[in-house]
Amino acid sequence: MIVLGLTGSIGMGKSTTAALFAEAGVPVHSADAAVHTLYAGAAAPLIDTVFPGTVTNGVVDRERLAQRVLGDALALRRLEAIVHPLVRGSEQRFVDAQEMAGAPLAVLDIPLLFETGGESRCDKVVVVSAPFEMQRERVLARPGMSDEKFTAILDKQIPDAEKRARADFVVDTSKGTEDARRQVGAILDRLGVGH
Ligand SMILES: CC(C)(COP(=O)(O)OP(=O)(O)OC[C@H]1O[C@@H](n2cnc3c(N)ncnc32)[C@H](O)[C@@H]1O)[C@@H](O)C(=O)NCCC(=O)NCCS
Ligand SMILES: Nc1ncnc2c1ncn2[C@@H]1O[C@H](COP(=O)(O)OP(=O)(O)OP(=O)(O)O)[C@@H](O)[C@H]1O
Repeated sequence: MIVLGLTGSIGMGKSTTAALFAEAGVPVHSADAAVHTLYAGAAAPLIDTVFPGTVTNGVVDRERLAQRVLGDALALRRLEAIVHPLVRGSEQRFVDAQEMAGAPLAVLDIPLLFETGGESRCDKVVVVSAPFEMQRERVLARPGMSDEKFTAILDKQIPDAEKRARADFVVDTSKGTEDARRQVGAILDRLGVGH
């Protein structure tokens, strides 16, 4: 089985591209989705202990947690030390299950793939990318997002140009969904996986 990593900086189009792989019949594991599940379950009591006041009714309040950790490098590291091993467990169970099922290809959507050395767990890596101004516009259009929060998050990420340089494949998400769908199809062809 080929394990294909999918990454890219904030707002570059990971989730959208992951959905295109899923649409083509490829099993996809999303680290972000795993975090959402964990924040309503196993991770919540741990986070409540380390960051009191960030959990309401057993569910992590992401806005409060973001206020607590973005801009405080030590706090973010402590949060990552809780969350990342749990996400890795979820990812490993997914890979094992796909292997058992005989899938020829599985996609791991990992926002911080290069930042956390995730490429060692992938055979090939796809980076999603778009021009900076488009990235900025997309991110600032989200509710609750500010220029300050965008900059704080970008500061924690490897620059887009470096990610592209380290990629096996780049998907350009600046020209619409149909164009991205065609690029995903071309990657599947290159990997020799029918779709
Ligand atoms: C800081 C939190 C609460 C903000 O939540 P919020 O819902 O506002 O944003 P969301 O999770 O959708 O993240 C938006 C984008 O920020 C970036 N980002 C998230 N966490 C990190 C991080 N630890 N370092 C760098 N960038 C990050 C990613 O590009 C992500 O796609 C949340 O991102 C979080 O809990 N992060 C720590 C867990 C983590 O590292 N997740 C990354 C994927 S495993
Ligand atoms: N190929 C595309 N064509 C047009 N718009 C796109 C394309 N890909 C993504 N977008 C738009 O860009 C925005 C961000 O996309 P998406 O949520 O997939 O990014 P992301 O990388 O998963 O973001 P984050 O890292 O913040 O979770 C969305 O509004 C989406 O509609």
